[in-house]
Amino acid sequence: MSDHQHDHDDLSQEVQSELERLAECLGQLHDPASGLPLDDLDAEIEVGFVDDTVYVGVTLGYPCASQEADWRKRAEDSCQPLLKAGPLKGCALQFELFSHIPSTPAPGAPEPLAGVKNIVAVASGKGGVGKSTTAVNLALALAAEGARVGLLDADIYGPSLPTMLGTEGERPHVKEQKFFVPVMAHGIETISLGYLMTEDTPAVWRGPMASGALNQILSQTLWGDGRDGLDYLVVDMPPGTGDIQLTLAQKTTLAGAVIVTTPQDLALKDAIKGIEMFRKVSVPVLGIVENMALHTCSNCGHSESIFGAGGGERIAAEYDTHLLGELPLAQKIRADVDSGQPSVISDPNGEIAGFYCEIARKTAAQIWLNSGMDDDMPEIEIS
Ligand SMILES: Nc1ncnc2c1ncn2[C@@H]1O[C@H](COP(=O)(O)OP(=O)(O)OP(=O)(O)O)[C@@H](O)[C@H]1O
Repeated sequence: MSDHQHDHDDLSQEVQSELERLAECLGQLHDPASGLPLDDLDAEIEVGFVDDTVYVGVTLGYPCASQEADWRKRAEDSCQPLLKAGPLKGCALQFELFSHIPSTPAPGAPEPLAGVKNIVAVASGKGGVGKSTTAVNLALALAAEGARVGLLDADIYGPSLPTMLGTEGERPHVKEQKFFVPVMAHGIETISLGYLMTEDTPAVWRGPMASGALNQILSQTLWGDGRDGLDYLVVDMPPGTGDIQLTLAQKTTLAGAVIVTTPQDLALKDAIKGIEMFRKVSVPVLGIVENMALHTCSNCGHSESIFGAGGGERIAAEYDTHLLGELPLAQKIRADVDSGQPSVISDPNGEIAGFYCEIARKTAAQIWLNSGMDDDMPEIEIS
């Protein structure tokens, strides 16, 4: 072996071990959506080196398109000392963020819906707390972060999605005389009983009979048709914790539930009932969204907790779940859904859209964490 070749081998080994140190630094980066370092997550860190450029790819298990610049900055900061001295001195860094969204494993559970990786229920213990508004914006925020998303309006008492999405009067196409093809709205696939009801639909249809229609919709909708399926199907549940809700939670293989509440005492007590209902049927509670938490005066900008503060956080801690986010009581949130242009669409870079996107990332990160729990299980081979 010539001296020159020997030097070269030494250098590449040095580079190799420096790249390993760099990967270790990256592993300590904090993932804001789960609150954990990458090392504690099922994240993938890839490091490559070509022509004095270090290539770094980080793959997370939830959609996070809006966060790429933030991750790049933090990755650069953490790698900087290794690019300033030593064998990688002067090298450039190229960073890319990817997401690979896993399906919820459901051992022993009924068959998940065809074409759907994860089903997320948005529920509330009582009516009128903003469950539908949250479900619509959450679905759109997941899509804005890069996921393929569907939204099912299961609120049989008052399907409000067509109004909130601006799809009133639309009818889903029927394929092969059997399957409903979802109605597209702002880039997501949607199905609502509202699409099947007319002004003449009798009131009785909206109660027990609607629940039969819902079962049919659940089993006969072609989600993700013609593409690669859906990453998430968000289900706007009927309000309350009665039999219909329980059956729905048991019938569908849920990745988890998001509980929407307001800070009023009564709503919080109802939120606890919601948490307990899902736990009873072994559905993970992904967290709580506290809606109408703060009121910001449109004149002076002063913020006040008119319904009391900190309730969502208290319940989250007490019931060992997460506070996914708090939303202000804002006239804009109401006006946007009333006009069929939810805030995530009407003002995608605004503060309110930012709140919903953060809630979406945290919700999806919890689903990812839960799916990783299966890693500890022994692999069972059935032959
Ligand atoms: N953060 C908010 N700020 C202001 N208005 C809101 C907010 N969230 C929801 N609203 C408004 O409150 C009303 C009730 O909201 P929504 O229909 O989403 O509640 P819900 O819990 O789904 O009700 P239901 O039980 O009737 O299905 C709507 O008019 C909506 O626009």
